[in-house]
Amino acid sequence: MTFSYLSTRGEAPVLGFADVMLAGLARDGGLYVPQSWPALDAATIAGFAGAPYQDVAERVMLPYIGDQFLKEALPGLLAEAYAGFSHPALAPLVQIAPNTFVLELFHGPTLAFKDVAMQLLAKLMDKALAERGARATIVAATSGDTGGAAIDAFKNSERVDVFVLFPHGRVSDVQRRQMTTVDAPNVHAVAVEGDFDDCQALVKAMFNDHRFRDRLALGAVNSINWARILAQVVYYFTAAAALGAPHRPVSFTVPTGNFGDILAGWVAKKMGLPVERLVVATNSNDILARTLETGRYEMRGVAPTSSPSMDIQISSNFERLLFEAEGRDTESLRRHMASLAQSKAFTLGTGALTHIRSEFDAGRTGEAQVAETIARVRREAGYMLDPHTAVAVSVAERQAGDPSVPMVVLGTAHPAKFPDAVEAACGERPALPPAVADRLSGPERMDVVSNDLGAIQAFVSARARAARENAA
Ligand SMILES: Cc1ncc(COP(=O)(O)O)c(C=O)c1O
Ligand SMILES: N[C@@H](CCOP(=O)(O)O)C(=O)O
Repeated sequence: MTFSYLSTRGEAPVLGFADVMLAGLARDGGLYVPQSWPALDAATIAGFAGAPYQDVAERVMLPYIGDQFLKEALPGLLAEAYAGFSHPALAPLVQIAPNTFVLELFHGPTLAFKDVAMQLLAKLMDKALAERGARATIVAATSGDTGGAAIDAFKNSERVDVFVLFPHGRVSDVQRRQMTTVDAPNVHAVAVEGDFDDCQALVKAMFNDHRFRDRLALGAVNSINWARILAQVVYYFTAAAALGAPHRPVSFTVPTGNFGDILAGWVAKKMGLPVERLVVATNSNDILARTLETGRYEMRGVAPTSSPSMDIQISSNFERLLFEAEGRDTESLRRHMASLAQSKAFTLGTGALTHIRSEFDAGRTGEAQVAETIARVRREAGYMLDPHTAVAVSVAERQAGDPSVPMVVLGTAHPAKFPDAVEAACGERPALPPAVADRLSGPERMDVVSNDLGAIQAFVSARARAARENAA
């Protein structure tokens, strides 16, 4: 192991990449972060323009991977992971207004940006488990997109059982069917009587029950897993290089919920990418926008919106940013997290807030603005936005910045995942690509479980035991 990772809470073992990937959440409840931020020089970044996506991914990811067997396997795993994407560029840029671009991240099998990291993570995890002769039980929380992406990516894995917890009745029909129509014995869609934050809290509680965690060899595929973030750093480089980086700075606006995708942009900047501005775009569930305004991270309840995947309060990855903004002070981080658990809020120190404000801007968009943006962009640019991307386009339009700097909005989902909201906004119903529609036509299979840790643990234990007995 030549490159190591430490927990934001400072009380878990320091690990290498493969162990961090298999651990998911650190044993002290924190998130793993790299020991340092490897830099790429200007010539390397310039060379990314027009290069195959897989080559850029290899160059960006390798410095973070100390395990020799994974270093050697990476090029082959990248080729396998991205073979099924429907666009040759994988993550193409489309111009929708002067100097404004959508980075389309939805050309994978489940039509959301999650596929980009998840397809690769499945290959990396299977490789690391095979190397150890081990199996894992993945528990994941989803507000709609991570679940389908995880189920698709792991459905053929012989070493992994996947349990996806989603908020019952709060995901779109397409999102639900992507989780419930996959006929594979190792994947389990679990509808929880609660919201996404409940699902995420249940996942973290399962990890923090060390006996349960060890007995089932729990693994994570949410963005608490560092490997997810790392794989998402790559497309910031491909997009910026295509627009002239490193000789020209580029800004990004990111539809944000769990803070994973935008954190990946911040990592790219730490690695030397000339990122002018990173803009956090939220829907009316605006805890992050409020935090940047007031310095207080305060939970207030979640309202369902037309961008359900962003209906989130506890943005897991904000902890990684806070760790850096507070000078890697693990004690202070633990105090903030204890305050969040006890009183649903914490207040940032002045230094940390100033630091975060110097790196990020933020804005929120209401439902009417989302619909107006979808309709107007369709009319004026002939381009159909999904509601999540529309949140970000609307926020980007209101940013005052240097107009000569290109603004890239991350296009995180295909509009056909949210046909009702898109049709209501612009009068046209987006169609699913036929291959995707075919996959969703089978019978649905899911279990409804109450929002109760004991009930969920009993369910996961029983199903995982049965799967292991079958596999033996
Ligand atoms: C379509 C879509 N857009 C945006 C987001 C927000 O991304 P993040 O949670 O990484 O902030 C999500 C969920 O993660 C999503 O599914
Ligand atoms: N919006 C996400 C929520 C989970 O985010 P993750 O990036 O931490 O997996 C979803 O669609 O499930």
